[in-house]
Amino acid sequence: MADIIIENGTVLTMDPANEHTLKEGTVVIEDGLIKDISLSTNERADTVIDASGCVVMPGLINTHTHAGMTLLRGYADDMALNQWLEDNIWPVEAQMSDDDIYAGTLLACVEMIKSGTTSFADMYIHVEMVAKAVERSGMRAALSYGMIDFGDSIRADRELEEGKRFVKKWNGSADGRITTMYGPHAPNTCSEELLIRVREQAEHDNVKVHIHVLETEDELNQMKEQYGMCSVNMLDRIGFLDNNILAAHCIWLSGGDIEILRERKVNVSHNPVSNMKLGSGIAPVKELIDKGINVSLGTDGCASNNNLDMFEEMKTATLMQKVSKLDPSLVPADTVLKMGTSNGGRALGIKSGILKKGYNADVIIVDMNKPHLTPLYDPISHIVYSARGSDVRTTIVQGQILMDNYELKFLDENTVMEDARKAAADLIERVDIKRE
Ligand SMILES: C[C@H]1O[C@@H](n2cnc3c(O)ncnc32)[C@H](O)[C@@H]1O
Ligand SMILES: [Zn+2]
Repeated sequence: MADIIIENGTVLTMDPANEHTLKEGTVVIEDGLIKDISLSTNERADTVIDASGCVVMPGLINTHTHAGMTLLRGYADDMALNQWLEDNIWPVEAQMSDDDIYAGTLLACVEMIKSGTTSFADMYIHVEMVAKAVERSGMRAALSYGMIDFGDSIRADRELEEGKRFVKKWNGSADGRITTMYGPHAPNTCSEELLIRVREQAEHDNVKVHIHVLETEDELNQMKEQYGMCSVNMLDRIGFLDNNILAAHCIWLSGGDIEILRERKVNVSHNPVSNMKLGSGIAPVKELIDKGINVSLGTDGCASNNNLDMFEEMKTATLMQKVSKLDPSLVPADTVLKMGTSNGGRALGIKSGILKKGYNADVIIVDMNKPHLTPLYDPISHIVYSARGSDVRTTIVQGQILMDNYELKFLDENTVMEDARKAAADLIERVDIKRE
């Protein structure tokens, strides 16, 4: 007896080895995994979901965010990264408590579950509380503690210890839903020594590394001044780059940098909305994809986006490339859908993002019976160009239904919102008192 059967839906498997679209397909789920994908089944299950008129697809995978930053949604807009971080975000983060991070991360999980994201890669502070919130939410996540030393060796020791403690305690926890990574913040906020130690430690612990790379022209200039070379060259010189690296943003890349990322098989997380909002620039996504580099998608945090809707991210990713080169054929819908699903699974080293026997049962059901999704010629076109996160009807992670027919099963959305509102108000009051 299976746990869940989803029947009568249009199934987008995203499996490169198989047909991408199965009309009126059936997905069988057992013990947290996909047991079968077919046109019909003789299996019986405890729960049978009729997905008529819906698209059944892998849950979306957000490969770069800072979930706790939901508390800072709308707090500081319309400025560039450095001013945004240094004058606005970091002073508030310095006042954040464990409870704030828990409330903010839980709010992020509610937002993600409701908009069809089943896994995310996070880099943040008070990271134990991030893990506790993820554990409670039922989501899957690759979590890292964001380390910064600004060249201070005592601070570097402390930061690395914190990162190590977190990896040791949480890797593989929550029935395997939580994996961990090391999270050195960026090449211009971490010393070369810290980056080298992180790389060695990550290899020792067999975990991946999540880092911001060449997000701004300021970073490029700073690195050239400090090291006489750009971030990618510096990271390559110290032997940092390989296929266990998840590099977020990667906007200010030269042709040579792209070649290095290809050679080293680095995974790139593209964050188009945040990149536009902070005025950081346009990443060379077409060039990266043409080189065969694994490019996935991330929202970045809620203070630079200002939401966690991966449907919006997919649409923005393709539109941004088209307009930047005045070529509408660039990064077509099926490519961007892979970026939001299977490429994300590959980047995080998890068997998610594809509906295939033996893969994690991380599945979403998107309701196509909506005016803005009518008529329906091509489900992939609608998922990328017309659908929104709010069209997701059902979200399943590791075979557990987290949202059924638009209703969250394990979290009370109103309580989560109220807790977040209160945490945000108290936090900003503390910040204001400190500033006076
Ligand atoms: C983990 C730290 O990273 C900070 N952060 C959030 N968004 C960005 C971004 O786009 N670039 C660089 N750093 C970012 C976050 O506030 C934490 O301090
Ligand atoms: Zn970021």
